[in-house]
Amino acid sequence: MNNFTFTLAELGWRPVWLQQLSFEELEQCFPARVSAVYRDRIHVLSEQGELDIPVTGILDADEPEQRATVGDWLLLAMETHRPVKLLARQNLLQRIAAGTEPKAQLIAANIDTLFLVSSCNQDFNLSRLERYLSLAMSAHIPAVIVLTKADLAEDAEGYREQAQSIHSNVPVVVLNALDAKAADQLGSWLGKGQTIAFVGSSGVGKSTLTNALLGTAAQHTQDIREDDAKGRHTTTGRQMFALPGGGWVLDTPGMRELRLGEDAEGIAELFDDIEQLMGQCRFSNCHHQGDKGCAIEAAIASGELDLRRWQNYSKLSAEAALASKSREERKKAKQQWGKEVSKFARQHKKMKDDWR
Ligand SMILES: Nc1nc2c(ncn2[C@@H]2O[C@H](COP(=O)(O)OP(=O)(O)OP(=O)(O)O)[C@@H](O)[C@H]2O)c(=O)[nH]1
Ligand SMILES: [Zn+2]
Repeated sequence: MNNFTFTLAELGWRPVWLQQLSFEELEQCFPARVSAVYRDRIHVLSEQGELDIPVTGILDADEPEQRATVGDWLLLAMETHRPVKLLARQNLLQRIAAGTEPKAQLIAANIDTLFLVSSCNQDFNLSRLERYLSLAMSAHIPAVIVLTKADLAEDAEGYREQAQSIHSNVPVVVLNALDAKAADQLGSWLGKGQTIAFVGSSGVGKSTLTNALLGTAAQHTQDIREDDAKGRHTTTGRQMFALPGGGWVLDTPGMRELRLGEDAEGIAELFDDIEQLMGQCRFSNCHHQGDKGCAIEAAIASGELDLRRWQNYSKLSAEAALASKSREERKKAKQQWGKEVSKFARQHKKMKDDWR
């Protein structure tokens, strides 16, 4: 592969990261941005060029959150290129992978704009867009709603208005992803050093849009491959691609499998009007189901609160409560297991001591 060098500004370096470095670190190390993560190595871009680094040392941390993911900033030792520090992230997308022992899987870090993609057809669903938006808010990532397939819709404006009703401050862009002008419509979020990512259901046009943004740079994406155990080429890595205008798009397999809306923080922010209304119910333990003096039911009856929105809020918060409960249970189970292990170790030591 070609060995490109990048300036820190091109890579999206910001003062928040500079503030995390000591004088010694500034002298003896250099920052590098993680552009791809493979099973046993990561790929980074830096002022010193592109480097492949084995996943050992700090990169092999026990806690998944301490490991590097695409978009992360690492500090590497000038001489040895050994990773010294993972810089605190601006934001992080992760998901809890199912399995016998569920654990966090990092998807991408340090995203400047998350494009929430839906299309102007039967995929369009306000409740799903609200899910995406609450996810972005929970992760502290600025979001933009993108509605594709405007060319196929009779009333694309109508879709725009509906999407805009979700939140007045979230930009909505309606476009045809197959049109060469699509990239221009997203131009203001793609400037030098800006990092973006797409989420949305299958078939809404994420790949089409990514290709439209990459333009002729698309070939570059074919370069990043690794040999799997049997020597075949696979493209399973988590990757960051350079856009012709100086921005970066993060495209990782996990991006497409994001489980949404399990974080209460974003839900509270997106539906803060509903949470305020709930505070006005006469009884603090109101079930909002025929209870006397229920502010929610009154607001629905008067048309002030949309029934669909209330139902979606209830569903998302119930899911978030369930997710946090199972997280707590997992944590407890892990602590219990830790206790068993140390008890066993103590008994084992005692046995050994007794034998001496
Ligand atoms: N007419 C029209 N077709 C589009 C538009 N955007 C996407 N398509 C078509 O829709 C189909 C699906 O688009 P993709 O880009 O593969 O969708 P995706 O979101 O990447 O789907 P996954 O890879 O399954 O997540 C393709 O045949 C595209 O050509 C659009 O704005 N207008
Ligand atoms: Zn109530």
